[in-house]
Amino acid sequence: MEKIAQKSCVDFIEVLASKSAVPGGGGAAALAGAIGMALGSMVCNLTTGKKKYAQYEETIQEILAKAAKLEEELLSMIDKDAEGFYPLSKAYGLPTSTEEEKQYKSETMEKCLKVACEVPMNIVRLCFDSIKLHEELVDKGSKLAISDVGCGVQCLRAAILSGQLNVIINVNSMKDREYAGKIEKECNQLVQDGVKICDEVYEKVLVALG
Ligand SMILES: Nc1nc2c(c(=O)[nH]1)N[C@@H](CN(C=O)c1ccc(C(=O)N[C@@H](CCC(=O)O)C(=O)O)cc1)CN2
Repeated sequence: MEKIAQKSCVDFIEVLASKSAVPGGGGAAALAGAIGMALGSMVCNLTTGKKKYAQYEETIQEILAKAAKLEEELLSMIDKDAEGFYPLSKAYGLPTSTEEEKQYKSETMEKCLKVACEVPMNIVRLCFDSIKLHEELVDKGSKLAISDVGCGVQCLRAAILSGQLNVIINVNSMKDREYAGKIEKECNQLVQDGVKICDEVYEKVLVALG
């Protein structure tokens, strides 16, 4: 079967807009994150080989190598999220007319909620790592492309917050509150720190643009 990530932009938007539950917000978060990191890579490529930035060449190459992995992983999250969320999307529609049906739905939902949380949690982690690379890039990347560093962090800001929303909606329905609490704690910390860095990088970009 064709991977969602292999679709053209036009086809992806069409399926995202359709009534199909997947791809959903999780897939959109993964794509936004990959776009954000790709903008960071573009800045690295525009900096590479430039005399003015020779002192940062080694660092830029390191950022570029890490960025390539993050882009690949974020793109892979589009299809992984569809696989992880599809069973939950169907579980929402299970009948609840009898006590047996209620019990079955509740147990199925609990299992599906845990699976559906894994990918958005990974999206949040990957976005955080991508944001950290932009933090370095804003000072060391080509000033000609500084606006792209800003565009990159804004895409990643949207992606990390969207990943968090998908974690929150799933953990809110979990019965296992200890499990839910652990995930929420890690997620909220990464988002708080990540968004702070995004805003600082964005401010630096605005100052540089004058
Ligand atoms: N890992 C992810 N988790 C969640 C995502 C996501 O994209 N990735 N999206 C949300 C959205 N959501 C509930 O909050 C949700 C969206 C769509 C459906 C749905 O269409 N389900 C069924 C029909 C259910 C019914 O008959 O009542 C369908 O696929 O046809 C359900 C939930 C949640 N978490």
